[in-house]
Amino acid sequence: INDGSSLESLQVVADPSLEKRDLTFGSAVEVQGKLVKSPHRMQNMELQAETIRVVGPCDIWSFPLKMKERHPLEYVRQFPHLRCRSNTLGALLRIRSEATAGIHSFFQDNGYVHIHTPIITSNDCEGAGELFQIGESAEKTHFFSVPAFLTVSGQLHLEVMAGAFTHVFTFGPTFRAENSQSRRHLAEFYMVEAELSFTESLQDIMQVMEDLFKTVTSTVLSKCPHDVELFHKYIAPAQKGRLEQILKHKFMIISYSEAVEILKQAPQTFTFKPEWGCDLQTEHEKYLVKHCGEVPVFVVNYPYDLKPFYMRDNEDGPQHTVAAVDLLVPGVGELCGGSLREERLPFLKSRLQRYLDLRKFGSVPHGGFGMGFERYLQYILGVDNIKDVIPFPRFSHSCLL
Ligand SMILES: NC(=O)C[C@H](N)C(=O)O
Repeated sequence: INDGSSLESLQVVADPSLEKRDLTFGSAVEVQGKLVKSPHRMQNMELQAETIRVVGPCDIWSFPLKMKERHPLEYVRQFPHLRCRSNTLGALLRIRSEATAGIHSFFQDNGYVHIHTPIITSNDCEGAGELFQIGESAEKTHFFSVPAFLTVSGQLHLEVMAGAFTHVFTFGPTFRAENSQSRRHLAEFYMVEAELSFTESLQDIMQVMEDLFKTVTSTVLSKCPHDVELFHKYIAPAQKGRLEQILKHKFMIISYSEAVEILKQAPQTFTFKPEWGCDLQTEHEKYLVKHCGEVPVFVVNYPYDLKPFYMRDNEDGPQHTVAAVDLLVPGVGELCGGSLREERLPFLKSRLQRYLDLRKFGSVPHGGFGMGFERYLQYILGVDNIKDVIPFPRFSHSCLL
């Protein structure tokens, strides 16, 4: 029997007289008996049954999970209502739960205030036009009197709060209508976001990203060793022992301009030719991570024209950049994105009125970042498809259950 608390099952030993006809694999049972030391090498304890009750029988002929079988992730994905009972998803969801607690502890222990940023909003923080509008009928639009959307980022609300509480964070669902079938995107994903007042250097933001990653990963490794081992044994053998190494070393930092030079000198050709001013594509990110030795790498100072309005102008030239940073990791690409925010009023004229107000009323230098939680899990566990690290994946043309 297994109650979902760990990968291990508890062996029940029963007299044949207790056997029930409907006691099949997958059934819900209640067993009473004595917990005794097991004579078998593979287990510590076993339960000597005195009574067995089949609470909910399971029709094994139509039950899609088979006993002692390692089902491929693509196979169990077809059963969003049952896959949490498979070993892999079970392990994943326990790790996800520990990682969630680890993220909250990391920030709370470091003096951050947790803010519930809204899910319904009237802003498009990233300005990328990937919003899901809610109440698309005219009648529903009147509900808020303005067009309303599912949030793409809690950043702007966090910036408001950073003006009152200095260090703040949020960790909730975010939504992007990216019509992509990629293995790195979901329409609904969880994002950890932090905002730090009185910070004037990107270095401070990167330090928090790195500390967050390392602290949470150490927690997961120590709290869920068997669950993590399952991934590193069966799903991503190359990942075995790598995380421990990564935790010991400082993450690398390169500038966007250096990244473009590295790409230009690459012995391979890319579908998108690397040029200064172009966004880094997945193939570029992959090459950069490989070039750096398959470790996490920060890329800093991106072209001004590529990034959203809120990023701080580096006032450099002729290659004009902003104080932005992306953290790239092997197998996943961009894990975190952040920046110093533009706190100078004249630079923001003609932008959002309330954003301008924040600069008029006691503005301070500040910055922040966001980390995609599913991409984090994908990276540490070596899971190829992001749909396999969230309980109920939502993506274009799919909203099962
Ligand atoms: N809070 C952040 O800096 C994350 C950023 N708004 C993004 O969505 O990429």
